This record gives sequence, C-alpha cells and structure tokens, in this order.
Amino acid sequence: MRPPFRRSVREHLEAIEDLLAPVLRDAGSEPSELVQALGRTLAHDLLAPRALPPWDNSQMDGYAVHTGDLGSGALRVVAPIAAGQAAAALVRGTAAPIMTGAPMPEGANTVIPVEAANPDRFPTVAEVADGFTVVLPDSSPVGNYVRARGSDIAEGALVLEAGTRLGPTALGIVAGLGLAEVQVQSRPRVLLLSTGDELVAPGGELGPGQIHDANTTLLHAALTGAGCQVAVAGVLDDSPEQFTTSLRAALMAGDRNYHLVLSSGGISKGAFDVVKAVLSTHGIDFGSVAMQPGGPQGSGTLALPGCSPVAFIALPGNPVSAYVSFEMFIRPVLAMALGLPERVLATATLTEDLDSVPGKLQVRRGSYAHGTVAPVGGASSHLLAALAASNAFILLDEETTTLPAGSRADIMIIGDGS
Ligand SMILES: Nc1nc2c(c(=O)[nH]1)N[C@H]1C(S)=C(S)[C@@H](COP(=O)(O)OP(=O)(O)OC[C@H]3O[C@@H](n4cnc5c(N)ncnc54)[C@H](O)[C@@H]3O)O[C@H]1N2
Ligand code: MOO
Repeated sequence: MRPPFRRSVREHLEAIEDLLAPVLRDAGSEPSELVQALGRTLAHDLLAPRALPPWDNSQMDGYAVHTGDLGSGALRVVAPIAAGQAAAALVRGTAAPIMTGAPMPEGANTVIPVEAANPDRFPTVAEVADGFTVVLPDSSPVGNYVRARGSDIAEGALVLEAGTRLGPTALGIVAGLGLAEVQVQSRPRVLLLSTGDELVAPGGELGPGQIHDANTTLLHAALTGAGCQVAVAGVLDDSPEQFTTSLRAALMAGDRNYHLVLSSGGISKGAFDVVKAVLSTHGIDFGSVAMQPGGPQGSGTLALPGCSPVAFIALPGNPVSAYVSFEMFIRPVLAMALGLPERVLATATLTEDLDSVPGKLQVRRGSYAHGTVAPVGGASSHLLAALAASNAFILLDEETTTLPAGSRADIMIIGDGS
C-alpha cells in the first residue's frame, strides 16, 4: 500500500493517460458494415481502391462535342448517352446528347449545356433518325463541364487517416469508393460498478435512508457516448468480503477482457469506504487532486488474486464529482485514442460573482450562450439537476479566489455531455 497521493489536475490527468493510453492502443480492430460504423474510429489508413470518378463524365445535361467542331455550323445529333451506359466513340462533326453523370464518349472534349443549344432541347428518337441538327456556341473551353477521372480522388490516394472518427461524410466517401465494410478500432470494454448500501436501482422502491443510483446511468451513458462498450456490474456490497467476491465474479463473468474498470463511491474518509479499503492493497493508489468537485480519486492497475491485471479508476461518489472527474480525466484520454472531438475551451463573460477555494481548480456548472456564461446551482457536488441544466463548466484556477460578474471566465463546453 502506498501513501495517499496529492496531485494537481495536470498530474492526475497524466497518471490516467499513462494508465489508460497503452491499454487503449492495444484494443484491436474489427470489420464493420458502413452505417454501423457511424461514430466509430477507423483502424487503418484507407487508400482509394479506385479513382473517383472512375471515368470522365458530364457535369451537365447537354451535348458532348469536340471543340474543333464548334463554330462550323450546325452539327448532326447522334443517339443520346444516359448515365449508367457505356458511351460509343463520338464521330467528329456530330454532337452527342449527354446526361449529367454519363461517361464522356471518346473523341469528345467539352460539354455544351442544353440551354445554350439551338434548339435548347434534346431531339426525340424519331428526330435523331431523321437527321436532327443543332447549332452550338462558336467555342467552349476544353474540359468545360467535364468531371475528369480521379478529380475527386486518385486511385491509391489516402482518403481517410487511421484514427478518423467516422461521420456521415467519411462513410459516404467509403461507400462511394465501393467498399461495403470498414475496419474500425474495437470499442474499449469497460466494467462499471457503484458502491454504497444506500443505493437502489432506478425503478426500485426506496427504503429508509436510501437513494436511487444515478451514477451508473450517468457514467454508462457518458462512456457509451465516448465510444466505449460498457458492462454494468451494478451496486456492489459495502462489506469488504462481499465487495471482493462480487468484484471478482464481475471480472470473471462475460468476456472478461476489460480494458478498464470504473467505480464510483467508497473512496473518501468514511467508515464504509470499501473501494479504498479493499483496493489499496491490490495495486490502486488513492489520494486527492487539487480540484473541486472531484477531489478524492483513485487509480492504478488492479491486481486481484486470481484475476488478470486490469486498469482501474475509482471516482468519487457524489454524482457531480463523478461526472466532472470523467470529463476532466477519462474523456480526454478516450478522445485521444478514439479520435473524438475534444471539448472546446473558450472564455465567456460571467453573469454573477463566483467564489473559489484557493489551491484548487474549481469546476462550476454553467449555462453558456452567445459569449456569456451564467452559473447554474452552487458549488455542491450533489446538485444533479443543476448539472443537467448546464452545458458548460466554468473553470476557476488554483490562484483565483473570486471572479466578479462581468469578468471573462474560462469555460469548457460540454454541450449535452455526449
Ligand atoms: N471527512 C471527509 N468526508 C468527505 C471528504 C473528505 O475529504 N473528508 N470528501 C468529500 C468529497 S469531496 C467527496 S466527493 C465525497 C466522496 O466520497 P466517496 O467517493 O467515498 O463516495 P460515497 O461516500 O460513497 O458517496 C458520496 C455521496 O454520493 C452519493 N452517491 C454515491 N454513489 C452514488 C450513486 N451511484 N448515485 C447517486 N449518488 C451516489 C452518496 O449517497 C453520498 O451522498 O466524500 C466527501 N466526504
Ligand atoms: O470532490 Mo467532492 O467531489 O468536492 O464533492
């Protein structure tokens, strides 16, 4: 057992990075169908297996012609080329009706939009058979309204880099290149547990002194939103023996190969703080971080006899403390590993005075809009409704003890937390 640590926010973030980043790097990859890959992270660089467009094609409904035939009077119109057809070579001195996306016939090097033709329409089949002619403008640049082969992406070019988070546009280009599957990073597998004999699952009846378990849902949703696959162990018993037995059973159940175990509660100075009591002798360091809320923290590689070693992060039990800790220490590491957008840091004009504890980063909850941030709720870490009404954290650094209304405050935009 090591003595309790005292860390700055930066030091604790570095400790979590050191713990988690190597584990996430080795999480492996798997194939995924395209829409199922939405929000997942590309495992390898993706090179274009073919050029896009795969051949020169028309950007307009019009006439495909050779520029050398313009300005020499009416041209005989030949059979039209539709999208999805192979085009016959253009005979010099003729004009081929061509539809948007249809392949350019060999021998044609420009497209005249139908609106610029005289007459400004396409002939019927019978008119073509009767020798329909068209008068086109005297000149047109070579390549006008022609979408050249490979002008979107050349064959073999890098389309998407490994680590790209796949959104609709990335998936669109993958589909456009004709690929039905994409190799994505496997989701980190997280085992989530809460502690506290006072906790009852949502939907359950409360006995005296009991409250509903908010953290399991809060952290489950936050982890899922950050690209993890979560297994819920539920609320483990507060007695050290029962806790150890249940934790071992949870680690051995399911597919077992967790990348991270995340707990909330049971880590401060209470008489029943079981997580700290049991795990400090099994490889987990506990201590305090200069942050409020989220002061008590634990982290390390859990070495429970009979179980494979696994990264373990112990968050404090107050719901706001647990969520702030997730945002400050866990999400940034997941974001780095999975290519998630990082939280935006900005400044905003504060609407009311705020006080802060010296020596700690104070993380207050706020509502941010149009360059202004209004504190929501007080500093207390049980204020779950105020957290839900916030879209930003207001960050008051270690040196700040008071920040008056009207001053610029540092904020971190969390949106709806997803
Ligand atoms: N003497 C001291 N007491 C406390 C200290 C301290 O330094 N000295 N630190 C306080 C701070 S700060 C925090 S944060 C909490 C952290 O306590 P624990 O991690 O041991 O958490 P618990 O005691 O189990 O619970 C704290 C609080 O949160 C509620 N809780 C816990 N889990 C859930 C859950 N899943 N869903 C909803 N609410 C939950 C629990 O009922 C308690 O009210 O310690 C302070 N005390
Ligand atoms: O850190 Mo506790 O998180 O201040 O409530």
